Amino acid sequence: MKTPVLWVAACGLIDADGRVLVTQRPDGRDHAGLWEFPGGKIEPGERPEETLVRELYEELSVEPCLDCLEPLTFASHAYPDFHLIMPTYVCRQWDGMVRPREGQATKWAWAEDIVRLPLLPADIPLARHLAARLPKGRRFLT
Ligand SMILES: Nc1nc2c([nH]c(=O)n2[C@H]2C[C@H](O)[C@@H](COP(=O)(O)OP(=O)(O)OP(=O)(O)O)O2)c(=O)[nH]1
Repeated sequence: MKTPVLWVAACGLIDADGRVLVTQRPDGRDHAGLWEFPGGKIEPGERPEETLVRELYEELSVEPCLDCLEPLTFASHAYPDFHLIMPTYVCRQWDGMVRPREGQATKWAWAEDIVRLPLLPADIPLARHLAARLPKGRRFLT
């Protein structure tokens, strides 16, 4: 039997210092304890950008405008039960303050740090890709 394909959208929110927001999957969900980028499943009829506007508000209370979502790359990863395709964006402008609404831990991570976190397997190449876009060594300047 073929493995189903799961479409998910994810986003690296990048702050003014050049750090990216990562969130930790809470207890009770698959991959609990691992870190990921905010986002979620693309619902039928939804564009990935619309998914992100919906999910970022539901998860974190922030509202990116559609035009602020810049496509970065995508993940294509075989999990045991499904194949994940995950268009991934970056966003540097949004309305509201990050307030986690689902009990998840969050962290603003420097480029050097995101690649060292225990990430969801599909996110490991994404983190490298994203880190290449962030300023290096900034944490040593402050
Ligand atoms: N949101 C998100 N999901 C990811 C990432 N990397 C990765 O492998 N996934 C996987 C984990 C899940 O199996 C799936 C997305 O599920 P989800 O649980 O975040 O989606 P959702 O918010 O729509 O979930 P649900 O509660 O409605 O089931 O994609 C990532 O960086 N962000």
